[in-house]
Amino acid sequence: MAKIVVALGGNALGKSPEEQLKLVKHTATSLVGLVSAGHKVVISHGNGPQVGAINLGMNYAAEHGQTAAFPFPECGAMSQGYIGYHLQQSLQNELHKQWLQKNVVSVITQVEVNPTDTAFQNPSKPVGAFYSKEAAQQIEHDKGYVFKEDAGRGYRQVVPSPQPKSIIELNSINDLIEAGNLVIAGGGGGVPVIKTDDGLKGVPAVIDKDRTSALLADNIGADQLIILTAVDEVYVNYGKSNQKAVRDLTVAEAKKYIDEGQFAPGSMLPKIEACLDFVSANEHRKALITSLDHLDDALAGKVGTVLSKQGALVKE
Ligand SMILES: Nc1ncnc2c1ncn2[C@@H]1O[C@H](COP(=O)(O)OP(=O)(O)O)[C@@H](O)[C@H]1O
Ligand SMILES: NC(=O)OP(=O)(O)O
Repeated sequence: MAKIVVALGGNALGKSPEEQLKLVKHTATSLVGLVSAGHKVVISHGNGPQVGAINLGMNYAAEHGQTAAFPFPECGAMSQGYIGYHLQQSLQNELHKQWLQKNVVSVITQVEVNPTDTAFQNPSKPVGAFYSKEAAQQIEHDKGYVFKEDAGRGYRQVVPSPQPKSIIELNSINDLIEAGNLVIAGGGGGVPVIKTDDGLKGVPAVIDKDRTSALLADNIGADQLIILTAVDEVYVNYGKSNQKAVRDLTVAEAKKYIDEGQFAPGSMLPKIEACLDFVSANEHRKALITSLDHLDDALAGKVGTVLSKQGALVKE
């Protein structure tokens, strides 16, 4: 039986609470399927659209004198609560349906980053809604936010995305896993914190959840890292008339495609890099990228992209 970290993409979780709950309910069925097959499953998730929406709402209320300003780390923590709530509820309902006895728990997770990380000078993580070029330029002018084009889908605000260094709640997460709980951790890449003389302090940034998920998977000794997003497979020539799905990627092939610029920064590139980090450290490790909708098909080998040092996903 395997220990598996499953990371759910923030952009793949829909645009509203209703959409998110529907998508999470569907994925919960596959996740509980993994649990009932005897695997130890740990779930992480993104928060790009959600933390952006929370931040926009809080800023709007603050600008209109309705609330105090809520900084980005606080918004990140709120997004962990919001998404963790939907995941917990959906997993609990599904476990109940399948007559399985297991506690589900979300851990508010802080992740240490380096205060001198160059990412703070170069915002790159897309958050919140998608805008037209003109609308993005207007907001840049009015509010001073930075916008970038996001994988052919429109323009989005970008914020610094430092590398995750360590997971502050790692011991608690490990204890909860070993006690048999179904754990949700590292949500939104974790709330980014730095170590200061006065202790931990939140910083305004959004850590890439794929990188944090790979770190979490490494730290807890996972065998597999599964990244669920909006596409069934990774493509070469993505978005072009000659795009082609890649079903199996070795470390060497993935590095070659990175050099060719096949994976968009801020979207597919961090996923591939996170998978590479994870599988490069140990030849028995496998990583899988597929869509939230098709996890079962991917585990049956029908869809999905598997990354490993050499072979295909081991189903044990
Ligand atoms: N080479 C590629 N193959 C597949 N998808 C790609 C590629 N390059 C960019 N993408 C885009 O990356 C998206 C996944 O990244 P993103 O939306 O940031 O993920 P998340 O689901 O974690 O929020 C896909 O939905 C697709 O639009
Ligand atoms: N924090 C993060 O990486 O979120 P997304 O998965 O939404 O990009």
